[in-house]
Amino acid sequence: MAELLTLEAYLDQWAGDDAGRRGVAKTILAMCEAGRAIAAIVGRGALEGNMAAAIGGNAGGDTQKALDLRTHEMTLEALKDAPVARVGSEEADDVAVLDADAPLAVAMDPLDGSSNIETNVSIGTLFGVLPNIGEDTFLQPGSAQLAAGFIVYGPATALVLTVGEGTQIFMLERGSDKFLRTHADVKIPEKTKEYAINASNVRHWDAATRSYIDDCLAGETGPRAKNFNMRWVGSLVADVFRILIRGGVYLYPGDGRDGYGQGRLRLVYECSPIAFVCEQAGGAATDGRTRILDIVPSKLHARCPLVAGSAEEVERFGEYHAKPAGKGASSPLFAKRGLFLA
Ligand SMILES: O=P(O)(O)OC[C@H]1O[C@](O)(COP(=O)(O)O)[C@@H](O)[C@@H]1O
Ligand SMILES: [Mg+2]
Ligand SMILES: [Mg+2]
Repeated sequence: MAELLTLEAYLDQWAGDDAGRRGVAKTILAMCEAGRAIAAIVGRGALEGNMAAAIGGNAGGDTQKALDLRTHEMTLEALKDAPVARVGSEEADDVAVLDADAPLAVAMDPLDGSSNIETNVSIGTLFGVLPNIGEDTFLQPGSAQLAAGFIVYGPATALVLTVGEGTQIFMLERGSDKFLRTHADVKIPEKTKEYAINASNVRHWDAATRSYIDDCLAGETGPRAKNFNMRWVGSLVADVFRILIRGGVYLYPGDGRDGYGQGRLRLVYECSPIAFVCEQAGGAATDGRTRILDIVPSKLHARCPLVAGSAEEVERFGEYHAKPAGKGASSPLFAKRGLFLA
């Protein structure tokens, strides 16, 4: 195999002599330094003790597990060596101020997929790098992100990264502990026959979501005229990694459960980094009505519905919302006949 580009070399080429870019590069490298250490811990599984032990609750009302807090502390510590003023984390109610005059800020979900910790299923770390504009830093829309990405701790530890010039994938090489680029300028296939949604929530979905999924389920004799497959890992990072490689669409819509009107995911440190990565890979991301990167967060921990992945499918989901009574692209025949609506 030809020699693969290291993460350091990729960032060096991108940043050149530009001081602003060098700061962003340093921040990404700090996140990856933490990622390497987290990968080592995750790779030991239960040998590390009970990483899934419940130890409290976070601002979003989720149970906080031991690994949630440990990864929060590890990433925060690593970022102290970067030009980062503020860190907004899923695992801290308030923004952490490191050096108020530094030019950058990091929004992060230090441990994504917490419900999978003890099950030996892929989990990860998400981050977005923003300009530091003071107290309103995390109220900037995702389009203000200078870089974003995520690390997946799976069979391989993988880094997905965008600095606004395409989306790159690096794998952590065991032994050398280097991130090496394996996928340059990855492109999400525009069309797909695969979707990812937690279908146990079907009774809580709105008409548009039901209608969209019904039409997928109807298969080749339905309005979509093709048979769909379904995959749901339950870790956003792992589901989106699959989508980057072979296409598909990830959906976490708002639903009727208490506290789920805006879905489950957080806009600033989950939806926005995913949206930046997907768009840079030729895909798209919406809340059903608005492009994710255009949404102005109301607060650091605001939730937001997310539909992301193959561009054509994301657009189609939006059409179901735009049409009256959520009938979307279904013919009247199929809209009435959905499997879930029996
Ligand atoms: O358990 P559910 O409702 O299917 O939700 C799963 C989703 O929630 C998340 O775990 C939320 O992220 P956290 O684990 O960081 O809270 C996503 O990774 C995942 O896609
Ligand atoms: Mg998460
Ligand atoms: Mg998390």
